[in-house]
Amino acid sequence: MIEEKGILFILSGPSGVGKGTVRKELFNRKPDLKYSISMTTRNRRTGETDGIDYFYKSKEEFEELVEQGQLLEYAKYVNNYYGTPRAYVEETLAAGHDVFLEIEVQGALQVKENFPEGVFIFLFPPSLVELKNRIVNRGTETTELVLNRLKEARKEIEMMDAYDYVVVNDQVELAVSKVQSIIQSEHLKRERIEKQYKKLLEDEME
Ligand SMILES: Nc1ncnc2c1ncn2[C@@H]1O[C@H](COP(=O)(O)OP(=O)(O)OP(=O)(O)O)[C@@H](O)[C@H]1O
Ligand SMILES: Nc1nc2c(ncn2[C@@H]2O[C@H](COP(=O)(O)O)[C@@H](O)[C@H]2O)c(=O)[nH]1
Repeated sequence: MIEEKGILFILSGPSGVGKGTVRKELFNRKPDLKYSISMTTRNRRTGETDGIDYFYKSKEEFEELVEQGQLLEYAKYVNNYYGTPRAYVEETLAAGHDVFLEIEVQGALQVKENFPEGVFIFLFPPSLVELKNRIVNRGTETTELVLNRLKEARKEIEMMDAYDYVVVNDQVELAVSKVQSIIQSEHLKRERIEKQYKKLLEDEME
């Protein structure tokens, strides 16, 4: 019998493309999804809360978590560490819930190695000019950091082929509906496989 595990969904894409915006609207529509709150060494932005937006750690604390194997993946992104707590993801999936990660590309590729059965979605900007406008208008980064993030963005976009799905975030509502359809169709796909597997076992028993 196949275990009734949840599905791991990974949303990534360049900084400023709208991952957080899409994820928040998706969770309004699908509150049954579980969001994995990441660890980071970056400074807290105005309006962010420890334990809701991130678990904020010092560099030393983060490196200890890495050493103890407590992170499912981690990456150094523009001079800060970001990582996914392993226990939360594994326990929540085992309890039968879908888990949603919102992470950058180096981390997503690590998850792919350990969890190839995960569903990898790349959020793509309508254009690089629009991407720049979104990061700049968000007003959270200095000019230097905006440029560093845009430099990363170009490398990240080159890795897009490693993903199962690409969704353009032109209008938020539309992008969210597309992600929602992906979630639904992945469930249907897995239910179908499970049915076929059960039938195979029954046929063998006869
Ligand atoms: N479809 C959209 N059209 C216009 N603006 C958008 C759209 N999606 C998001 N934005 C805006 O773009 C900015 C960046 O969005 P958001 O913070 O969600 O991006 P992100 O990918 O999560 O960024 P980061 O990776 O840096 O955390 C925000 O100001 C948000 O309101
Ligand atoms: N590899 C990981 N990347 C993560 C994680 N949590 C967030 N992120 C990504 O980092 C960048 C920068 O985030 P910001 O909050 O400073 O704008 C962005 O692409 C996030 O999606 C994680 O656990 N692992």
